[in-house]
Amino acid sequence: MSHGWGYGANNGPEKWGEDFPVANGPRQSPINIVPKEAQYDSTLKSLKLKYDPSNAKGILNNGHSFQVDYEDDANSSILTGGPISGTYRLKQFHFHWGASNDRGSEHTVNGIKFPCELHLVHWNTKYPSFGEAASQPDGLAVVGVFLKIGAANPRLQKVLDAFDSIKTKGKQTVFANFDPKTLLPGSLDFWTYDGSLTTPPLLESVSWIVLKEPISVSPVQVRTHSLLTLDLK
Ligand SMILES: Cc1cc(=S)c(O)co1
Ligand SMILES: [Zn+2]
Repeated sequence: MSHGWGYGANNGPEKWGEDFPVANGPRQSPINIVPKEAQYDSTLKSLKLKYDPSNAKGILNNGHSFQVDYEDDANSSILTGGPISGTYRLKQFHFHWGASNDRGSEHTVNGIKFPCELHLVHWNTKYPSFGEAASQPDGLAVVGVFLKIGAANPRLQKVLDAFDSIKTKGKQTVFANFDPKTLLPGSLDFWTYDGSLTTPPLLESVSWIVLKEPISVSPVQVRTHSLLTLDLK
């Protein structure tokens, strides 16, 4: 691939292996989740998420999605419990969308795609930084939340309202005082497996924690991403 990766015919997932050979690795994400084949693991702890809204810094259009970045110089917004040991710090959250409502999520459940999937990215504080952690097999923990079409979700609105200021790739603006916990569903029950980033560089460093319960988003809300110039699948 001469130019950047994307979702087109000549720079899409089928081609990512040319620049990112790990695309053919043993623990690539996303996967199709088949609930009846999942094994219950009684040693898993419940998920603990503690976020400080004042850690929110800014929102960026990175060309593939938006990303809300968090201050991560202290253990103030952290993930513990679940399948991981130790403390992982929130670095950013972002969405994966589709160009239409019949696709967009990275993971599927029984082969079903959702129109959108939220990823909350955390890094293992046993490493000195996100960058260091991202190349370690136990470096990252990403909480995935499916969005399904339904009632309007007021808790999403602050994020969607910021899109006017970040319409083109590279645009960013201040995004302060936001608690991502407000985006989570009522239940924190999850599926978990060891995988990778779902976009290049596809690093195999992610403990995936995919919540079983989706959150809702209205058709109007989910199309708000059309305000952003994004390269969507
Ligand atoms: C760090 C990171 C994680 C995911 S899942 C993504 O899509 C991009 O970057
Ligand atoms: Zn992601």
